[in-house]
Amino acid sequence: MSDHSKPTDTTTTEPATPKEAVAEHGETVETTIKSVKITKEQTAKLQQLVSLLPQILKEIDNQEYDEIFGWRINVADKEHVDVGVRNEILLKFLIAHEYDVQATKAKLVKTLNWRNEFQPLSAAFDEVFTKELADLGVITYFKDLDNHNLKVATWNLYGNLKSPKKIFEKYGSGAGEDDELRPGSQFLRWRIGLMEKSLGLIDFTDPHNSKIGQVHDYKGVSMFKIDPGMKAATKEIVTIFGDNYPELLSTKFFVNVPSLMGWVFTFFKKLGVISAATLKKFQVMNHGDLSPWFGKSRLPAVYGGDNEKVKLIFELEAAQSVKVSAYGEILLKKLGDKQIAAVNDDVE
Ligand code: HEM
Repeated sequence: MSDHSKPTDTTTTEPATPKEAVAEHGETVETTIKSVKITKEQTAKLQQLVSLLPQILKEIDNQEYDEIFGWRINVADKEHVDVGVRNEILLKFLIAHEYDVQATKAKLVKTLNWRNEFQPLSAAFDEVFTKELADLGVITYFKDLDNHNLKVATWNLYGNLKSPKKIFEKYGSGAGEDDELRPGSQFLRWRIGLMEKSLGLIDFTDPHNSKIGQVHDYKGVSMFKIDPGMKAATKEIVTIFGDNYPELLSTKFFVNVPSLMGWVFTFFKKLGVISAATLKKFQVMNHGDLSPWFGKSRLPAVYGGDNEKVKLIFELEAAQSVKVSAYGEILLKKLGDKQIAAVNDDVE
């Protein structure tokens, strides 16, 4: 792990030699990868990608913004770079692009630019959302669950929405014009914030906890057509996840899907923004029994469990235990200082 107590330096441009970039404390790319087994060829590709980091960082819009999922993505000799985690994150992008190094390089530039613009860490750790939005999502963390990469899961209780059309109209259409510094709708920012928070609970180097599960509970949902606002908002979210959160999903469960609403699944498939690899991770069911995956003892009865101490999934909420990473905090502070400076400029 990196030494978070050292002061940050903000210069990111000087190139490191490929050798420096791949070996720190005697570790090579190969020895740093713990989450999955990779072949010699794949290791070589990762090595190439690591050696391209100085170039990637030169190409991004803001050279001070070199963070992904709270971890500094920079060369090994920079402060706060955890080489092991950094390589695992780079590997996820590489796998998503079938080990095409140039395609991955281009994608990393895009993701770093998106993060610099969207500020997902601010959505997760600084911004406060209405109860209406907060009531739609839960993060669970079952420390002792070693199967299926489901220790961490986000639960979206979209069935709780009284009027989906309304929430997408209210929060889901267009950018947040009220606050130029925060792009995207409140719904989108809340959803991305939930995702980022959940990533704070995974360990990128742990084969059993380097991905998250996701549950969409559609209990009580009834809908005959998808209104344009909802279509636009869901398409946007699905695209953002596909582009910027690669290899992070273990399984996505769609539970309590009313039998008459199977057509919605077809609708999402036809949107054309969900990759074949992601589709394979989907489990659609017309009931809510998740005990085969999570185990009965962990779940409330509504999800097929026998944990009598818990009635609602909200009672298992683990979000409060997620803290922003040390490097994320440094970047958030910089963002806050910039915002204060911008406000001061406006006042003057
Ligand atoms: C009121 C009804 C519904 C609402 C409000 C709703 C909401 C959403 C939202 C906001 C997303 C964006 C992705 C995310 O948040 O993770 C999404 C994705 C999705 N929903 Fe629904 N949904 C509804 C009904 C359904 C039904 C009945 C199905 C049928 C299985 C369904 C299947 C899907 C699929 C397949 C995705 C794509 C997931 C992904 O790519 O990760 N939805 N939905």
